[in-house]
Amino acid sequence: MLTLYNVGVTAPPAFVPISDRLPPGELLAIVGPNGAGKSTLLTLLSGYRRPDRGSVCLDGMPLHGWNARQLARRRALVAQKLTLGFDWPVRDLVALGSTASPDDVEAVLSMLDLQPLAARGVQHLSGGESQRVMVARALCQLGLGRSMSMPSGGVLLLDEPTSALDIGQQQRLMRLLRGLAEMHGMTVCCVLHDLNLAARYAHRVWLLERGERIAAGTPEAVLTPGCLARVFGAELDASASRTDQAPLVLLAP
Ligand SMILES: Nc1ncnc2c1ncn2[C@@H]1O[C@H](COP(=O)(O)OP(=O)(O)OP(=O)(O)O)[C@@H](O)[C@H]1O
Repeated sequence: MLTLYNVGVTAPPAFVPISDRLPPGELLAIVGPNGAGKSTLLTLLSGYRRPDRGSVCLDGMPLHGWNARQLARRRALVAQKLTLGFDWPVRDLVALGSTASPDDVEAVLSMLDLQPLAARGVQHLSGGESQRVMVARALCQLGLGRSMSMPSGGVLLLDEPTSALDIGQQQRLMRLLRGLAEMHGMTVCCVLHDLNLAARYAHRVWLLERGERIAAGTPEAVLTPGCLARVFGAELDASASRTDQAPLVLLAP
């Protein structure tokens, strides 16, 4: 369980204090316009940045109090870009720094459709392939594998993990993430620009604007046409709005 107690930052980029819980079993989507503070919030949730006020706790202990090795086994961050100085084979990079067995690594490669690329150098991958490698690496870091025996309560944080994926890979990844939450008791938190993916797969959504969380709740409650039109300054196709199921976000011509 990840818990935020009045977590905020004052130095640029500033973030208005926020308190909430990210419970196991849920997929949370963080959405908002460019520059709203989504990546900033994710770095706070991961512990890579320490808040100026308040604290983020994992299982009751502030993130900065955790032993680095133990923390790495309990929470993983998938950044937006893969930046590497070496042309590691995919399989080696995915396993790097983890205690995963060869069988576990193969299982994780298979989950992300990466087995055909396992021997390829990571500097010779497409954008979408690189993105899937980064997710696979995070899953290995958390101890996922063939046995799927990862202790419940692991936290997986992802910054725009679908931005380079085709629609089939988007669906497979979002189903995998939701399944990890629901079936393996993980906390999964995804920054997403695609509001339809957030609407379809997230249990809860946080909407950010100018360094502040301005709405939180189910996709139906947060992703309303009026709110999205105002926050994103976008004109939506009203004929696509639905009240009986997950909202559908379509731009007006
Ligand atoms: N190191 C920094 N120093 C000062 N301002 C920063 C710094 N990093 C980011 N910012 C600013 O803070 C704001 C929030 O940035 P952040 O990357 O968190 O936004 P975001 O919601 O993830 O945006 P995007 O959707 O474009 O990825 C932006 O206005 C950005 O320009």
